[in-house]
Amino acid sequence: MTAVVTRIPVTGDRPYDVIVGRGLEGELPGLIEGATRVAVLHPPTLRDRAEAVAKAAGAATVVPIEVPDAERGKSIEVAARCWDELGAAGFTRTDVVVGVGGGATTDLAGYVAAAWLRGVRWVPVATSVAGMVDAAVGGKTAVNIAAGKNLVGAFHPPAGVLCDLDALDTLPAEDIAAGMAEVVKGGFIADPRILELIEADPAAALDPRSAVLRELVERKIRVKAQVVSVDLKESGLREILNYGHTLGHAIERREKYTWKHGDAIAVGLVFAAELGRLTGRLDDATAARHRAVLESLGLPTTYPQGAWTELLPAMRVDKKARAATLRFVVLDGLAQPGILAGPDEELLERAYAAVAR
Ligand SMILES: NC(=O)c1ccc[n+]([C@@H]2O[C@H](COP(=O)([O-])OP(=O)(O)OC[C@H]3O[C@@H](n4cnc5c(N)ncnc54)[C@H](O)[C@@H]3O)[C@@H](O)[C@H]2O)c1
Ligand SMILES: O=C(O)C(=O)C[C@@H](O)[C@H](O)[C@H](O)COP(=O)(O)O
Ligand SMILES: [Zn+2]
Repeated sequence: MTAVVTRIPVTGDRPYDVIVGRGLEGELPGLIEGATRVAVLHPPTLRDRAEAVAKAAGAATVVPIEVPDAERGKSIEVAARCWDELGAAGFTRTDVVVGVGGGATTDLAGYVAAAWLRGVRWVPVATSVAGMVDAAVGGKTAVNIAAGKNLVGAFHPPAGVLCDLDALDTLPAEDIAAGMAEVVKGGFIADPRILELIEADPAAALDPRSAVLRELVERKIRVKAQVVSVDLKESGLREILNYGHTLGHAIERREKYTWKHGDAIAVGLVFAAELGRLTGRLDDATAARHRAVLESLGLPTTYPQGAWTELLPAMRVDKKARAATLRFVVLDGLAQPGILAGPDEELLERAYAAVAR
């Protein structure tokens, strides 16, 4: 039986496909066509897979670059080391950067490619749920700095995205769950069928070999692809993809990036739902549904009460803020995202009570 390959198009000035399937190595040569050198960035956890990817690429010269795992790799120092390695290899504008790993590694690889010679081609080979359904799609690339999460980066669309579901066989269960937070986000902002599928069978949603997980992955990719196709640079619509992220990023920073991104976003989603509810925009049942769906996947929905005074200032570096005005994505109903601009601090603290423990 022929394995099914799904191609989800991202349109706009620099169109590409997000390719979902199993055993996708054969897709790589087409994506790196014309390159003499291919740099393969990967964390230690994905060394074997990166070697297989490098071999399948078939480039004359492969430059393997091992980077620190997870958020430790998303730093300007690590990016600078990668640029040194590209320089030593004589990397030119026809060469390609490939990032093999989860969202942290592909965010780094994309940023390395975006800045090298002011922009060379790159291909994310996403190996985590969060990477496949979100990070590798849409061209947002970044590193973290002391002031906050993803504060230095670029919009730099890839040449194509590979989502080989076989990779998920080795992904730890807690990372599958964390990635599902971004899938749940997609359910609330645009595709409620996602929520129904998870509610019907949360165990199947977390099983990397299930048809349910594949459908969830593809549905969430379609949500993101449709948004970034019309608003690559987040001048409006793309902000909806940041649902739950204003508080989520503040938690990640406060935890010094030891929390998984998706875990922090799960708490942020419950907070954002409560903001919608308290402002009379979202009904009680839909707000409560956030906590129920996330908890059915084993995701956290609470954070310490005493952290609030640190989280509020941390939220001020959110990229959606304008001057002193904080802006939050909230829901006016299921799949009806909108913006709440300039809520007062008392309202924010009341919403935080919904997640405080
Ligand atoms: N650019 C964007 O639009 C965007 C969107 C969503 C998330 N992100 C970013 O992505 C990151 C979160 O993504 P993530 O959860 O994939 O994080 P991650 O890259 O840190 O991966 C999580 C862990 O899973 C491991 N891993 C990944 N794939 C594996 C596999 N197949 N087998 C075994 N282990 C594997 C990694 O080594 C790591 O330890 C955050 O930095 C977040 O800011 C970016
Ligand atoms: O693609 C987007 O746009 C998103 O907001 C997706 C988020 O899931 C992702 O975590 C993104 O990196 C956050 O972007 P930021 O601009 O808030 O750093
Ligand atoms: Zn995210």
